[in-house]
Amino acid sequence: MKFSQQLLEAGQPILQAIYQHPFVEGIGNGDLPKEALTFYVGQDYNYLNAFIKVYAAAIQKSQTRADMAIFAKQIDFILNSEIHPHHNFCNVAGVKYETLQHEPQAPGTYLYNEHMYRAARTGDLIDIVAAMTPCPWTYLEIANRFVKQGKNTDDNVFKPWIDFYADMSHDEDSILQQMYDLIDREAEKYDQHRLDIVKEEFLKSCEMEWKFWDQAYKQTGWRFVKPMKQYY
Ligand SMILES: Cc1ncc(CN)c(N)n1
Repeated sequence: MKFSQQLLEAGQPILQAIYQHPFVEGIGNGDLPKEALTFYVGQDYNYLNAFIKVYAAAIQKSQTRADMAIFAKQIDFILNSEIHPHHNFCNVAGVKYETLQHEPQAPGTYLYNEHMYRAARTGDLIDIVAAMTPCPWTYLEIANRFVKQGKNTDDNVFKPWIDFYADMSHDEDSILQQMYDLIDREAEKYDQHRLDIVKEEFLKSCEMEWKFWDQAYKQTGWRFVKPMKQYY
């Protein structure tokens, strides 16, 4: 079995738990508290900023223009397209997007961002891509599942969110396939022990995806620290 497929198989139990999370179920049912939506958007804005920077680090570790182009395309996608699902949540919550772009970083966001930065700082290209793949993978699976279940009806206020992420998979050379191909190509260079470490990095990101929904649903902040507003 290809290494990328081994990763997805290992991540299945976490994906199933994500499907059952009340935040995710709320997207399917078109019903979520305003506080959960605004907390999510504020944190996701911060998370996606980190994601862009880690893609930039992946470009630094790339050895071909073809690899560089994959990451450059994704940076463009986050900057210019992935604002739409944020707008959807903001519209439903009745909040202006601009007011959520400097929120103090919550602990789950800090952990996830630092996990990706660590891969960029100390890892190879495969570590970075493994830490980043659960992001598009889980969202695409969530959205496709909702489409299959017929949840993207006109009366679901989160239809634009579902359609946006489900659409990502229709591209022939979709980002996910490119990431799997890259993982499988790079995996050839390593022994089993090293690949087990990569798998752990992937699974930690899967768990942090679950945690990201959970912290927004519960609006989990720091217990003692009052973190500053973010300006980057
Ligand atoms: C935390 C998180 N994970 C995934 C995605 C989908 N790119 C996102 N926007 N935010």
